[in-house]
Amino acid sequence: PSAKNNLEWISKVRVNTQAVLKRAQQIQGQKILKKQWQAAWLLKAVTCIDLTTLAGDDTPSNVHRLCLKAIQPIRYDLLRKMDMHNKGVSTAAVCVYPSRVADAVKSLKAANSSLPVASVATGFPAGQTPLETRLREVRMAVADGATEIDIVINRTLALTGQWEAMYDEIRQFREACGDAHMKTILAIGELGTFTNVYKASMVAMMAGSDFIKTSTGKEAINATYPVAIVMVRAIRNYFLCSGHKVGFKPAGGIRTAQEALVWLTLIKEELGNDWLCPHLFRLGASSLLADIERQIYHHVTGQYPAYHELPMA
Ligand SMILES: O=C[C@H](O)COP(=O)(O)O
Repeated sequence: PSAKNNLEWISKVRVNTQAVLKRAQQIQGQKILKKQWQAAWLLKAVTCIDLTTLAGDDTPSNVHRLCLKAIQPIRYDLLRKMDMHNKGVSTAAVCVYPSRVADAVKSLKAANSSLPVASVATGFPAGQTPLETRLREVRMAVADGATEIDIVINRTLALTGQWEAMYDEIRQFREACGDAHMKTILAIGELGTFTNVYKASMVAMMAGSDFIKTSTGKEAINATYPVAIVMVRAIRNYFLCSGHKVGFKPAGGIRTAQEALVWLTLIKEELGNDWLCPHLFRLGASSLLADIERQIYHHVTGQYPAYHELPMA
């Protein structure tokens, strides 16, 4: 399915909850890689992070620090010991509120970095502002230099089964994004059922999303493995029907290196190696990098670092 007149089948979709839960458990139960293989996967995870700050007290200076951390996410001497110091290891992007886009763009430019700035938009996190306001927000973030826009879907439309109206809104956001990549946040913690998650995933992809993203990080339930199974199966089916590869971004509450490894395993097993790159996979997280850097420090030195030994940990 690729167009709006194909939306009718959406109402007939059903997801097998037991099968989803079982598959999620299987993936979590898998053996995790050790030693240098683990370190290599952790570095891969770093390159897929959208390093995020989405707080009311964000300022130009903490956004500046975030940008510097995104450019050099792992201490230089640690990368050197792994012979990775000249491989350009950085996070995938920085992610901020629309009002902080200009700060991030300025900091990255001053540091001579071409890292993309992602902005949340469309009345993030609730999406409960007028459509015109939400569209203007997208345009303003793009005008300020954001090249990736993380929109939120209208949960009211999803919960009342108005899939066509939701499709129309997302199409308008797509247009407002212009050349910027669009990641569509489903806020799965507010969608009620796996079936709604699958439907919302499909509608978001049909309306032109480059990525589908689980959560804002502000709902009570954020990125969970069962929901991810539903979303990545939708991505797989959409690819089989349309030939388009849509990316996946789990976000919200992802804090440990161990979790990052499970996410990579899930992507590798469900979507294959093609998806294991920043172009098709992102981890949205504000406090994951600290633990990954800590585990890499342990891999390199055999010891865990004191708090002050890792900047901005
Ligand atoms: O998009 C990213 C999420 O908002 C980050 O959520 P987090 O603060 O729980 O890592």
